[in-house]
Amino acid sequence: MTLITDIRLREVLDSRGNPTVEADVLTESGGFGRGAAPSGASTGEYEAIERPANEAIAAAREHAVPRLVGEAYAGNQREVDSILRAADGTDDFSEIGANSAVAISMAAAKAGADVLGAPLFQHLGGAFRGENFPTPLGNVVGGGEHAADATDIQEFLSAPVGAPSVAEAVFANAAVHAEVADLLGERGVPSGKGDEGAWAPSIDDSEAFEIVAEAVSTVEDDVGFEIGFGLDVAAAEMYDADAGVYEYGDTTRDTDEQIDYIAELVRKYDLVYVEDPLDENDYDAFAELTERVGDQTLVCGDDLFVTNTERLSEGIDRGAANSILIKPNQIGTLTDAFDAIELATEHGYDSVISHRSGETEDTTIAHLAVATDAPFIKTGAVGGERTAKLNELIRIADDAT
Ligand SMILES: O=C(O)[C@@H](CO)OP(=O)(O)O
Ligand SMILES: [Mg+2]
Repeated sequence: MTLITDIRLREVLDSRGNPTVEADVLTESGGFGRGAAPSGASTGEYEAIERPANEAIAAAREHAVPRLVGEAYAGNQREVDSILRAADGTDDFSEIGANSAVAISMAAAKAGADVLGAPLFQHLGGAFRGENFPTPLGNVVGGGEHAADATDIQEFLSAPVGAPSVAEAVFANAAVHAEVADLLGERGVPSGKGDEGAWAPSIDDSEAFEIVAEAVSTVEDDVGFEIGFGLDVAAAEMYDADAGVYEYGDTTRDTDEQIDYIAELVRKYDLVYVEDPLDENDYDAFAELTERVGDQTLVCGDDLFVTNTERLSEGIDRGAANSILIKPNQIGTLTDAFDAIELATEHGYDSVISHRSGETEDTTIAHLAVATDAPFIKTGAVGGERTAKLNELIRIADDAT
């Protein structure tokens, strides 16, 4: 029933206005699935390769589509994804592009779900899936590679860990985002938004900490449940490997100073989540920080692990981080993303499912987070391509209960 009978690939717009790959998968019994690849700006050095959309589409049409159509079953995700890997023939999807691979992989999953008449989270997670829903991490202030002339730290995140429901958590993040705007207004600080919809004011990190801490605590009082504070430092983007220092607008920190600085931030702001606080090549520094603060906060590897089981294994062996960011397009297929989540879970690492800064209205990651019982999902606070996932989470929770 789920035999793939056609795959159509096209260029569509992403949220930055760039072309990205969209795939439609059709099956013998009329099943249909559509997936679109997201795109990163602060990409990790070890990510699978995104090719320009037109080249990725041409290469996938030549190498992957003929091996899938009439041959593979959309209901068998491992088969589809292993054919994608074989068709590509490289370790990093540099032939067909991780953007073509992930779009086809997600579209096949949706076509498989469609044939079964099941929602995607049910198809991916199965009957024994847990009953939890992820806490959304909402980007409310940001800079780094996502906005010019804004904070050095890439993302200041609202984390409504005490929310009684997904919907209340989603609305709490939007309320923190709105409260930040009020506080910026009171201070007379004008602000546009960065790529993910977070406010991107021209202020230094210490002022951003003050404002977000105040916004979180105001909204916490309003809603009556706990809202934590988190960060994506995206430290690899500020690390100067030759000089061995992290470059902030107003200062530099060597690795020991960076570890002390982050540990102090965790203490001072009671941070519940710290992503990429150190360079993507420095497992040792990650291990040292995890040793110091890992019992108080999630130390999450994004550029460090790039959703890659080999890099995660290395981190597990060395005690680097205690959680992993999962971005299907970093590795190329849903199967690879699932394998990374499974390995993480086996070793007590929490998985945080994530969007990219360049996004589309695709909602696969909302289903992936529910299917895998992930404790967190990072997918922005406001903005159409972000609310697509957040609203889908609300719908899933509504349908599932
Ligand atoms: O660093 C990150 O975690 C992501 C998403 O927030 O950014 P980008 O997609 O630009 O890599
Ligand atoms: Mg990151």
